[in-house]
Amino acid sequence: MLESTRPFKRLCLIGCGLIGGSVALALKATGQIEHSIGVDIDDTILDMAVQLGVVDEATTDVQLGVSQADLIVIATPISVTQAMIEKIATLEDTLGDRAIITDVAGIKSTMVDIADHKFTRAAFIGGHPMAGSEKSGITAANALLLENAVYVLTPSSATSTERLHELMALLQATGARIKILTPETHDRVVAAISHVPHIIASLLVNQVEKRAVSEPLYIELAAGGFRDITRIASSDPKLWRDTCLENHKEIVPLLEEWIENIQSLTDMIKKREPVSIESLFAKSRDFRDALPVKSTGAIRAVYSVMVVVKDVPGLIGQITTLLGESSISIRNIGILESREGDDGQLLLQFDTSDFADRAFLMLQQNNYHVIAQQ
Ligand SMILES: NC(=O)C1=CN([C@@H]2O[C@H](COP(=O)(O)OP(=O)(O)OC[C@H]3O[C@@H](n4cnc5c(N)ncnc54)[C@H](O)[C@@H]3O)[C@@H](O)[C@H]2O)C=CC1
Ligand SMILES: O=C(O)C(=O)Cc1ccc(O)cc1
Repeated sequence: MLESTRPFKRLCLIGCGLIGGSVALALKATGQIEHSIGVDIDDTILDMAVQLGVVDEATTDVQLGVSQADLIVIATPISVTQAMIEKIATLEDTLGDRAIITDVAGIKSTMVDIADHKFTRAAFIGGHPMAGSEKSGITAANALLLENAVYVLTPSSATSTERLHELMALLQATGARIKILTPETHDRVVAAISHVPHIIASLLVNQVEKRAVSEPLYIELAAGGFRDITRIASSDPKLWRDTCLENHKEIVPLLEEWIENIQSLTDMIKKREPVSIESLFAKSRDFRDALPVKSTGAIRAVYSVMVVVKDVPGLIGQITTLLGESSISIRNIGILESREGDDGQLLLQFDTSDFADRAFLMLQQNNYHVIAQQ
């Protein structure tokens, strides 16, 4: 763990949404930022950012925002980020001395390429906090989002070790786990473990949607497990449009491999080859079972606890109050259908295993019938 080496007097956050807001809140909580200014195209969002304490002041004017900034975090949509880097390069003389500019985009090669050789006094270091959710916007920002999350930094050959260490120290203080990668390695790996899974999840949902139009039974049976495994298909469509377009070089070969794999499995099924089919599933089970369980990766894990309840509406308030009093944050609450008079089930979902474990114990101690779930 690196010691913080310098105070960042002035943070400029450009793009006050889910990720930008979460990064600003987390940095503020470390006490290393003296003042922050938010920049966004939307005045309503800027008002909210100030009200929620994400930034101290706000403006729609990029030039004003970056003036004298020591740290600039660009957290705009992917399609805007490149132009924003170029714009800031034209304003380099107005930034604070030794300013660091970083972005949070899920694609790194194109961002780092655009920044290459554009800065002299200031330094651009690409970044990608691998912590997000299917939600977006400032209201979903969360000071704890970076805690334990892998945070990739992609310095270029032009990045000095000193600046890199300064940014690493700042981010590590938020609880993020820094991983240094080349932009190319980052884009290659996230294509397989994040981008293609998003595409496949969306295709799975669309396949069911097509059938559900004429047969609502699909909707009824898609609740629960199908809904859980396709959670990421609820993400912002524009984010995933941009991701597909920007990282096409890595995504297209993986999808082509996917088509071959699907064809090969289809053939095995058509030809009724039990040994090959079983061996395919055994191989994926063995690798999947060996993946680390509780550490965070690119796709957020969800930790669930199920509570058996009688009078569902009355109990939701009691349970949320009980957990809230112990600062246990609930991400989602779902009521699993129950017939009148029968016991119902309340599904509580948490962002961390610690919240889920504490909720489990607390509810048990208060005589609720709790069923733990992964
Ligand atoms: N959503 C996620 O889970 C993750 C997203 N990211 C990256 O974070 C970035 C932002 O994504 P989110 O926070 O999810 O989006 P978001 O939609 O929550 O926030 C984006 C913000 O940028 C603002 N904006 C748009 N155009 C702008 C412009 N020209 N100038 C200033 N502000 C502008 C929007 O008004 C909005 O407030 C993307 O680059 C994405 O790749 C990284 C990790 C996870
Ligand atoms: O919802 C999830 O778990 C995600 O996968 C969120 C996510 C979205 C975009 C990224 O660049 C990184 C993470």
